[in-house]
Formats: sequence, C-alpha cells, structure tokens
Amino acid sequence: MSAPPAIRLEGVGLDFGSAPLFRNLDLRIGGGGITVLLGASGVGKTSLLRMLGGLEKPGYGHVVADDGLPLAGRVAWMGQQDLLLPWASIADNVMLGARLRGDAPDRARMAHLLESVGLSAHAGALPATLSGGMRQRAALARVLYEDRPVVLMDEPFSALDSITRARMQDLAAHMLARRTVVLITHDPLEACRLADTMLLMSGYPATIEEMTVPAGTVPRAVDDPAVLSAQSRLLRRMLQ
Ligand SMILES: Nc1ncnc2c1ncn2[C@@H]1O[C@H](COP(=O)(O)OP(=O)(O)OP(=O)(O)O)[C@@H](O)[C@H]1O
Repeated sequence: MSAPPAIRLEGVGLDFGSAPLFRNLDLRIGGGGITVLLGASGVGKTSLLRMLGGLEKPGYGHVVADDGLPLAGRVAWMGQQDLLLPWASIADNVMLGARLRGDAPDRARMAHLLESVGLSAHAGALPATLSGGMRQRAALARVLYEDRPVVLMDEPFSALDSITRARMQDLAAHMLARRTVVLITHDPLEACRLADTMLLMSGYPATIEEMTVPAGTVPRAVDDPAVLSAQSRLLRRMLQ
C-alpha cells in the first residue's frame, strides 16, 4: 500500500437545488488516522464523503491529496449495507475487485484476510447464510483486499447490535490502522472510541468544528471513563 495521504478541501461549495450544503469550505483530513464525522441528519456528511471519494463533484473548489497525486484509484468505500453479491461465495465477494479488473485473484491473500476477520470457516458460504455482523466482516475483508490507502466509511456499523458493533469497531480500528479513514457515525460512543480527530458538522451551509477527543489510542475501551464522559459531553452538544 502507498503512504496514506492527507486530503484537503479547498474553498469547496456544493448546492442541491436551492439548498446550499457547503460554501467556501476549507478542511484538512489528516493522513494515516481515523477522522470521525458527526452531525444532524441531512447536514451533508454523506455528500462530503462522496466528494472526498470523487463520487460527487463540488460545484466549485477542489478536493486534493496532500502528496499532489490523484485520489482516484486510492479510495475504498464501506457503507451501511454490505453490498455483497448474494449469488457469490464470501471468498469470491472478497476477491470481487480483482475479478472486475480482470486481475488474477489472489486466493492466499483472500484466505489470510478471511482468517483475520474470523471467517475462514465461511469462505464457501453464500452471504444470506451469515449474520449481519459476519457479512460486515466480509465487507471489511473486501475493503482490505483492495488495499487502498484511503477508506471512506458511511455508518458501516449502524445496523449491528451493540455487542457486534463494539467488536467490529475493535476489528476495524486494528485492521485499518495507518490508513486515512473517514468514518461517518451517529453514535457518540463509536466516535469517542475510534476518533483520532472528531469533526462536528452543523448548519446550512455547513460549518465544521473540531471537537476534543479523549486521551488514549484507538480503539479506546468501551468502559474507559474518559470515553464515557466524552460521549456524554458529545451527546449533549449534539442535542443543542
Ligand atoms: N443527489 C442529490 N440530489 C438532491 N439532493 C441531495 C442529493 N444528495 C443529497 N441531497 C440532499 O442534501 C442534503 C444532505 O444530504 P446528506 O446525505 O449528505 O446528509 P447526511 O448528513 O449524510 O444525512 P444522514 O445523516 O441522514 O445520512 C439532504 O437534504 C439531501 O436531501
């Protein structure tokens, strides 16, 4: 994997119809860490993520990597839905990118990744036979198979029960270490466990405020007192 770049938004604007989502927005997403994006529903988090991934073109301004190289081809995406192909095995789903590119699939790499996410025994299974948490682990293995330095995650764990969610947070934090990760979540505990940098979006057009993160390295423990008090401060702030 190439070095994880920082990403800059320079004077970015985006409107949908008459609604100004962003006006002259400047923002730097640090390289090689997890930036968590929080904010009320509809404030523009997904739109910002889509601009970072090149899926949405800003009305004006630029989205650039700090190393001066194009971002295209260096970004992987993980969303709330696992988007696994229902008719393909877990193994084939993990190697899907290679197949789409016409590359020879790397079965050893796939097997290693499935082992890392605890799914070795399910390589030949169809997605429908797995639990939601297992399918998200398969989706994570697919992201890791692609080995992109930038990973954009739009509420990837929000459909999971709280125990599975906490396990996925630990797994993702370990497996995605040293990549440039941007994670959207509505869950203050998830934000406080996983953020190296925490950004709160609010208003129309949106402004972005950097929040203080708890001390300690990611993933922080679920019962860390600093995490729990930061979580309640954050929730109170989000309710304002
Ligand atoms: N392609 C589009 N065309 C028109 N309007 C859009 C489009 N994409 C997003 N919007 C609008 O832009 C606003 C921001 O949407 P966005 O999905 O970015 O918000 P969000 O903060 O991610 O919300 P949520 O937390 O509910 O997912 C919403 O009002 C939405 O309806």
